[in-house]
Amino acid sequence: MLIQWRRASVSLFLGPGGRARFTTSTHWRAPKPLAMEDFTCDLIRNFSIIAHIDHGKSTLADRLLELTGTIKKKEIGKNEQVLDKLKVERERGITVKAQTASMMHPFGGKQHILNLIDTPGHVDFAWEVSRSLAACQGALLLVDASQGVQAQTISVFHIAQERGLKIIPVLNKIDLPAAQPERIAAQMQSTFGIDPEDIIQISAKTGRGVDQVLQAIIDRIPPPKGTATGPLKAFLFDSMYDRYRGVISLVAIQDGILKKGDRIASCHTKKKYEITDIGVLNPEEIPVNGLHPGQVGYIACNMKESAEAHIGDTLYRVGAVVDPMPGFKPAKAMVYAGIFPIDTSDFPKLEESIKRLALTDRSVTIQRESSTALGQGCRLGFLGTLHMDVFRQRLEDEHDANIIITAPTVPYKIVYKDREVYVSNPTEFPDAIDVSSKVKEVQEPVVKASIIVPEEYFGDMMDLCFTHRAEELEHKYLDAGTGTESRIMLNCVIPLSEIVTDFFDQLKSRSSGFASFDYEEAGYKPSNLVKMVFLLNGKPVDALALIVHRSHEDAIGKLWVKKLVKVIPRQMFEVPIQAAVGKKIIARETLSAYRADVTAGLYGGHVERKMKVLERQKEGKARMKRMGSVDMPQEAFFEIMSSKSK
Ligand SMILES: Nc1nc2c(ncn2[C@@H]2O[C@H](COP(=O)(O)OP(=O)(O)OP(=O)(O)O)[C@@H](O)[C@H]2O)c(=O)[nH]1
Repeated sequence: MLIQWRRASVSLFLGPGGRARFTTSTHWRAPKPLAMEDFTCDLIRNFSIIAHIDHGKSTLADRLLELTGTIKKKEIGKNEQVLDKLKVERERGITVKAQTASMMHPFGGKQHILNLIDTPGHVDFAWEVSRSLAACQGALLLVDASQGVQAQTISVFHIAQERGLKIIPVLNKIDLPAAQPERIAAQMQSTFGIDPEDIIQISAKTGRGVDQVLQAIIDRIPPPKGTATGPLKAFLFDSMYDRYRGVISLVAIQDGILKKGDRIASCHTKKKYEITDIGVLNPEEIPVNGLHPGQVGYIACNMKESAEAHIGDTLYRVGAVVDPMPGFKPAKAMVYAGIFPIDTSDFPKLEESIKRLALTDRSVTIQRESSTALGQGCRLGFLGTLHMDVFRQRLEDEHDANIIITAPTVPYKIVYKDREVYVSNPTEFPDAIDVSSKVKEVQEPVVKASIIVPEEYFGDMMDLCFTHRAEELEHKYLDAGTGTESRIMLNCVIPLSEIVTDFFDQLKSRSSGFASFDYEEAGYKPSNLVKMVFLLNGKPVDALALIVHRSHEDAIGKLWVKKLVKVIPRQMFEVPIQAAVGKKIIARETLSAYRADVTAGLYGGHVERKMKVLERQKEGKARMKRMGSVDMPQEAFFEIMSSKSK
């Protein structure tokens, strides 16, 4: 694949196999700048597609791009998903990074611009959804006609409603034999108060009904508002990194006109820049002569650091005075993990790769960390475990990194008598003695979770919630009065730490894949938490420390020592492997000694000599054991950490 080097998004730098390939085509010629002044607000629609994961956003985006002639039509059924560009997105069939595309299409004899902002569906990326919606006036709410309303359908609907967007309900996959459009339409009516008459029925796969969606975008979504004569206000809603041009920002123009060479400043940082490049994404970059009110496009302005492009910032003309537009809550890391190189000498390379990758993923936080067992590494903060997994996979795929990633933890709040401290690394968590004497209270983050599941699995879901310390459980029927296949929405408050481990896998397996799940932050609650350390031959291994709830300490302690005894290589002496909380040993396994046959070379009846040699070996082992530190090899860490996440 020959790749146009000017494309800002990292994804187009991927060559076959996902390896990074930077190539400049000698045949490349800059496209002629588009005249944008003809596109007044009434000819513009800015919208997003929102849905539960897998309900068909990217497929519908492809059909819209084809229908408007933005991309060439493909064979039906061959879903390329043009906007899902990262290798990991294609492999997992999920959208991670929202992409934007401006489509030109004539309606009523006039050329219009439809700006489509694709959004991810997974709960970890809800932040991307809300920031994409900030640049829109409407949203297509897509629901799979066979699966119906799911947990994320509800959460994205509320995000869009809170932002005052016009919502166009769309039922997708009506080609499926299992589709039940009438029933699901009734469900959308009872859940969201949507009039079934307003719902457009389509198959994004075959293209059926997609033209009605296009028409509804024009008819139902209000055009953006703004004046060309007002002082420039550009809303910065996304950014990406280009190794040649630095930070590329996506902006929605509220008022004024933005042109190449203009000097702009940021309301957030007050830094000044000059626009060096300006255009729209189609979905490739097309340079334009300027961006006008209501339009959405990209700018390059010599921003060197990603952090300078503050999401939600307002850009204005140098010298003017403007009120910043309301921004929105920044992404908050919910899950932390340490990342270490398998070969400790690879740290500088790993750190560089992490920084590079973080340029394309603004929601990751990075801090250096060092561990006696694993050496130098980085502690990273992620939005959730899928986000963590995607980042790890991208590090391996795109940067060839060989890494160990520690067990995920959440940020705990330690309330001392005179201050509060957030701890996201178990090694910094106070020891049991300190907790009883100096610490007033330990609090953990909790979330409001909602699970939607067919009635037959309700009992299993309740059980799952109870074993994960859920509280305030309540439920309601979603299809009240519509007959047999009732589905239930279960709401509860659950500690975040409980859902970052195996909760999602269990939810899926115990509901045969039918349950959907979503959550939102719900603050902190006091909790009886302790630090568990693991001792090898009496010495603690820092990288293995965990924070666990008192009620789970026995089970977790036993499980982990059993795992450890399997992965640690045997030594010349016996090695106790223990799990401890404070001074109390919770669980123990013994790694038996590897016995070298020191008498192998002694033949015949030299019994005394044999005894002497064995005696000396025993003494030697005892001495080694006294002094011996048992090093846990990186491979063993790798095995235990990867078995942990399964
Ligand atoms: N039969 C049928 N399958 C569809 C239709 N639309 C999408 N699909 C399939 O549903 C699956 C998910 O579609 P995507 O477009 O990747 O879904 P998405 O909502 O973008 O997924 P995320 O980006 O991960 O949230 C793919 O296998 C599509 O081929 C449709 O109208 N009919």
